[in-house]
Amino acid sequence: MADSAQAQKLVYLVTGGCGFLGEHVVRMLLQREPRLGELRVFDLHLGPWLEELKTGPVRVTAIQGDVTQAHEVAAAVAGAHVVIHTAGLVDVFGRASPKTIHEVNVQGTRNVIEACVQTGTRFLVYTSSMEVVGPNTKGHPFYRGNEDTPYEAVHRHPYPCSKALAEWLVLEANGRKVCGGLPLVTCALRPTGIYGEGHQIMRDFYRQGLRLGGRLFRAIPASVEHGRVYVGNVAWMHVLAARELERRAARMGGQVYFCYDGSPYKSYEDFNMEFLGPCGLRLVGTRPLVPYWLLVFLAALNVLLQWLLRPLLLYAPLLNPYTLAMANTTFTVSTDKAQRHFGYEPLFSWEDSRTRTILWVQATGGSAQ
Ligand SMILES: NC(=O)C1=CN([C@@H]2O[C@H](COP(=O)(O)OP(=O)(O)OC[C@H]3O[C@@H](n4cnc5c(N)ncnc54)[C@H](O)[C@@H]3O)[C@@H](O)[C@H]2O)C=CC1
Ligand SMILES: C[C@@H](CO)CCC[C@@H](C)[C@H]1CC[C@H]2[C@@H]3[C@H](O)CC4=CC(=O)CC[C@]4(C)[C@H]3CC[C@]12C
Repeated sequence: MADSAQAQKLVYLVTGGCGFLGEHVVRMLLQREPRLGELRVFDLHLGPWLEELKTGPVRVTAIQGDVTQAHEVAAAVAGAHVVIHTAGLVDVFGRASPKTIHEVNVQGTRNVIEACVQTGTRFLVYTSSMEVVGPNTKGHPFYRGNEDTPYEAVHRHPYPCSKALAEWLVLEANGRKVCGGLPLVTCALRPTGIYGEGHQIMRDFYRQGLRLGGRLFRAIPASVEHGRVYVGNVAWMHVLAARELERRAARMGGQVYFCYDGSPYKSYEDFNMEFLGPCGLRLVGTRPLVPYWLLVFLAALNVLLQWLLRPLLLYAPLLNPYTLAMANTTFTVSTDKAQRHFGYEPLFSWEDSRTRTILWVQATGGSAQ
């Protein structure tokens, strides 16, 4: 990526490129990265939609692979200029074992870093998560916080633990000499709860509402605020960070950035209703309809049932002590660090983000897609 090669075409690798966020990153790169020469999409499960991208002007290479396999990662990274590492096991419901979560999120990230070092790839953008900060096990609110806000980040759950460790590995790797002697430049982006086209949990809530006769029942006080972020803006921030890492290496290298946009702060349920309301659902109750102690009891019961049923089937409902604590703790971000460091501005307004998400829920929410 030297000055003399303004017109040089670059090879990008997106790990997890067929996931919810990954697909948006892939499409955003194709639309908004003029220097893109080849796009490698690496995922455990390749999506059929990749085929349609192969007919465009940029070479799109689909690579079926596993980030826990170092040799597969090294082969995919070799010759890439930039890696956007979004692959991860997102599980807060007890579907996967803590060991598997650690292997994918931590060892997978270690493999990506080592592959960059071995093959001479210099630019690495890592998709971290707000969860590396909190909410913590004590349920302390994080109110309009930024990257420098002091907060007691204490985790026990395997998912945030793995994301925190992986993020640390990525930041620590900044400055390491890669093959050829130049330094690796890394940064980590921390999305809050992402929403938008392809968001499975949103679709699950929609289907649950349809089953309940067009109603959802309030379980969490409206005063508990969450900061959410539109997937298109998260993708855009990745593309911009990847593009600017070389030019602004001294400023951006080793830094973390929350992913933010203009989405309003609301409770998890009220925010979902911004989309599910126009799709015909209603949130019943201005206050939680069941007492909190009952939710705590049901969440604990779900853990017991999950354990008892494990030999027979995978019982992994949305409600467990961890997700209840998440939903019931204020976590909102207010920052302009990405704007200051690399000129990020949200690409999609709140109105656009909302409309796009509503159209997607309407189009696919009731279908098996
Ligand atoms: N969904 C959310 O609200 C948030 C997600 N994140 C992070 O964003 C990233 C993407 O998350 P989502 O798109 O929501 O999840 P997702 O599950 O839709 O996408 C993850 C992708 O990684 C792939 N993957 C999983 N294990 C793999 C392996 N061993 N080797 C290769 N590929 C593998 C999956 O096949 C999937 O396509 C993750 O790193 C997650 O931790 C961060 C903050 C919020
Ligand atoms: C108690 C229920 C009553 O309706 C509501 C349960 C909602 C939960 C399933 C979600 C509440 C908060 C969500 C998490 C949050 O948005 C942050 C996240 C960041 C990530 O990196 C991955 C996803 C998630 C953990 C997200 C998962 C779903 C919730 C716990």
